[in-house]
Amino acid sequence: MEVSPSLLAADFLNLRKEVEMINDSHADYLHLDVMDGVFVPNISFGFSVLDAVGKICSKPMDVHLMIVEPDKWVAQVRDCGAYLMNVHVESCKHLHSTIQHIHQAGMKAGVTLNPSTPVVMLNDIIQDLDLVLLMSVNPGFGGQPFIRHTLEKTRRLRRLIEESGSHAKIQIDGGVNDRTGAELAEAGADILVAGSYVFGSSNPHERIDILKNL
Ligand SMILES: O=C(CO)[C@@H](O)[C@H](O)COP(=O)(O)O
Repeated sequence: MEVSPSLLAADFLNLRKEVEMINDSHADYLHLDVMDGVFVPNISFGFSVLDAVGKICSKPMDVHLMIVEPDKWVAQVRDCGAYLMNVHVESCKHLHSTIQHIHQAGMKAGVTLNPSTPVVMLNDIIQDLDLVLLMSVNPGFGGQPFIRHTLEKTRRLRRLIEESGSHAKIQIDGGVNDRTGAELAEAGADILVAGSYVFGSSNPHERIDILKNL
C-alpha cells in the first residue's frame, strides 16, 4: 500500500518540522489540500504555503484542489513543484481539457469524486487519468468518520479500471485509519491519504508503517 499523509492535520506552527518528519518517513507522497471557502466550506492554505513546502519537501507532492475553476491555476501548482494535480469532477466544466492542461504542464493528473458522485462519471475519461481520488468524507475538514459506502465504490472503480485497461491508481481520503485502511486494501485501494491518524499520533512514523503494511 502507498501512503500520502495529509498536511491539513499537521501543526502549522511547526510546518518545517512536520514536513521534515514526513521526509524522514516511509510515506510515498505528501498530500496538500487547497480549499477556497467556495467549493468547500473551509479555507486551508494557498500557493505561498505550497511553494514554501515545495522547497523543503523530498516526497512527491500530491496537490488536491478543493476550489472552483481549478483550470486557472495549473501553472501555479506546477511552479510550486507539484508531482500530481488533483481536481474535482464537480468543479470542472471541461474536465478533458483540464486534464490535458495538467499533462501539458508536466504533472500527473488526478480526478476526485465527492461521496455522492458516482463512479460512472469517469467512464469517458478514465483512460486519461493517472489517479482517481474517492472522498470518503465530505470535503472540507479533517477528523470526520469514514463513509462506509466508499468500500463498494472502491470495488466499482477497481472494476472500471480493469475493464478499461486504465493505469489510474485509486486513492482514498477521509477517516482513514488502521481498520478502515485494511478494508480499503481488500476493496482495491492503491494509496491511502491519512491526516489525523498520522499527524495526531505521538508516533507518526509507526502509523505510516502500519498503513504501508496493509
Ligand atoms: O481532504 C481532506 C478533507 O477535506 C482530507 O485530506 C483530510 O485532511 C483527511 O483527514 P482525516 O480524515 O484523515 O483526519
